[in-house]
Amino acid sequence: MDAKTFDYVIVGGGSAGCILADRLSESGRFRVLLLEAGSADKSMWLRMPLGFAKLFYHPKYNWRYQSAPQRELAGQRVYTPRGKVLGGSGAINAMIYVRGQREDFDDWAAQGNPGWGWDDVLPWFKRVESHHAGDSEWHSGSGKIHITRDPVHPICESFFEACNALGHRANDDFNGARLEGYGVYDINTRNGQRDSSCTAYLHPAMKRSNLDVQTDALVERVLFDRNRKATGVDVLIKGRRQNFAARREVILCAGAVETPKLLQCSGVGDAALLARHQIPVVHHLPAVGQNLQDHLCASYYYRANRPTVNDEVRHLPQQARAMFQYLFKRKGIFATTVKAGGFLRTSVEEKAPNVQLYFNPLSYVLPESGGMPRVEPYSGYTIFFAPCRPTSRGSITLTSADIQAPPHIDPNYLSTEHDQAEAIAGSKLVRNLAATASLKRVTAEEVRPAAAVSDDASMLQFFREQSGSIYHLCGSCAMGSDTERSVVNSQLQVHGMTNLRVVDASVFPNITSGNINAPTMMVAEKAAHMILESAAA
Ligand SMILES: Cc1cc2nc3c(=O)[nH]c(=O)nc-3n(C[C@H](O)[C@H](O)[C@H](O)COP(=O)(O)OP(=O)(O)OC[C@H]3O[C@@H](n4cnc5c(N)ncnc54)[C@H](O)[C@@H]3O)c2cc1C
Repeated sequence: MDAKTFDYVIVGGGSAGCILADRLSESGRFRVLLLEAGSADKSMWLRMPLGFAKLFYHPKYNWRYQSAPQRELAGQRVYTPRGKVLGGSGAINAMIYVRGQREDFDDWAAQGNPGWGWDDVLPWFKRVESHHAGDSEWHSGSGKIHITRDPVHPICESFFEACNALGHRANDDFNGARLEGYGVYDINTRNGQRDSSCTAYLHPAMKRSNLDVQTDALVERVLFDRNRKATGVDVLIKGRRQNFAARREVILCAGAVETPKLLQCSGVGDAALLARHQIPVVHHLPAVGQNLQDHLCASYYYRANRPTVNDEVRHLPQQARAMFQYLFKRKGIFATTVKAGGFLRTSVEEKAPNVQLYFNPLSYVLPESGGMPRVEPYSGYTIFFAPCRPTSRGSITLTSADIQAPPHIDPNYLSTEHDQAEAIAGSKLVRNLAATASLKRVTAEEVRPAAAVSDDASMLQFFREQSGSIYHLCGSCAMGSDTERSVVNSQLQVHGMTNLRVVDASVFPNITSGNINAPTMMVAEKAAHMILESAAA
């Protein structure tokens, strides 16, 4: 095999790509190339948990996309951060680790995807994690990514009491027997540092001589032979075009925004769309870029009558002290992320929890123009909520045959009556929590939206104007058996093509009920197994 030929070429070194690079190179039998458009993960902000705030608009590590104007969100564009670095979005995310609920995956299986029901995927979730509780029916203590749970700020207890007062149940493990309830989130950190698929899988694997990792390598297109077999890729490495051949497979792990765009730029997508951009059609596959989904979320801001984390970080000397504490003990506010929350039903008619809550003992604003978050100048906390299973569906489409042009991202947020009703129901739930004796006891006032929101209409209007993405884009190359409505089969092979798979969040047929990094990594573990099985056949 020459220096430019590999068994597997993996495009995108994000949450999924790093796992594949490790697993496919593990046996030493295969030569593996990982191509990542972003750079190496050298900054300390990528390791420090609170560094995610610094990375939110970081020009070097973040693609910093904007959605198309959203009709149902008062015409606003929605900021859409995506990781552009080894580790991908998993290197810049907020580290909340949630698998989702049984029904999410059983619905995947029901959509023509045998092998993806909850009982099928549980072993692959376990394979990802080294869980703080060790081995059990639900967990593994010997996987690669450390899953931890830290103590919460005392004011979180008032939130728990509020949930209890409304009749909700406590849940001491969202990743255990059930998702429903209130409690403390698991996070993927190790010794006070981010533990991602990059740090836990890729870094140790990079010592292997059969794994090549190229950063600053933007894949422009997948190359095919006449029989629609993927044979390699064209890549711009530091601006110079090169190509690499794949003897076995090209595996796309560029994420829910870039994978569909790359397929389209390579001639796989809706024929009419490709024709508009003078791209020769390799295969008409209309579902490429369709079925895009995301979680929208809105925040309620409160002034507390006692100290919150705001008081620990508002002033420079406090920040310096906190940094010192982090650097020497890996503890304190810089080792933190949102920790308390829950998955609740907004009414007894709901069959499953339909709203995810986050309780943050810190209130801050992310300036729209970029830069660091601005901590509010009072003792504050926020409650924010996101409907779990929105039914709005959007799309990703290329805007040019040039891979460097940003795609048209149209999540089509809040476009169904179901989603609008849940925006109102979620707001009512937050208000009901705030009205309990336990939260009232620690609260001076609601700062925002306060009197501006009083009934269903103003709740919906508030959500239209103030909600934003919680960055869980997925579904844009969905798995399924119907070639009109899906892009990959249950083996994650692109319909109608040979030697080409998609392995990232774009294959989700439907969004899961919580944060989606854990399910994305589960998909990668399961896919690696499938790929190695087909290599052995
Ligand atoms: C700010 C933020 C906060 C989040 N918080 C959480 C959270 O707390 N918990 C949670 O569960 N989820 C969270 N998420 C979501 C989660 O991190 C992502 O859904 C997940 O990482 C997606 O993984 P992926 O492998 O599909 O794509 P990514 O991890 O995004 O990886 C795609 C990679 O491909 C590279 N790439 C793209 N195009 C090309 C190309 N043409 N050539 C070469 N390389 C390319 C990209 O640079 C990137 O590194 C968050 C996301 C963001 C952005």
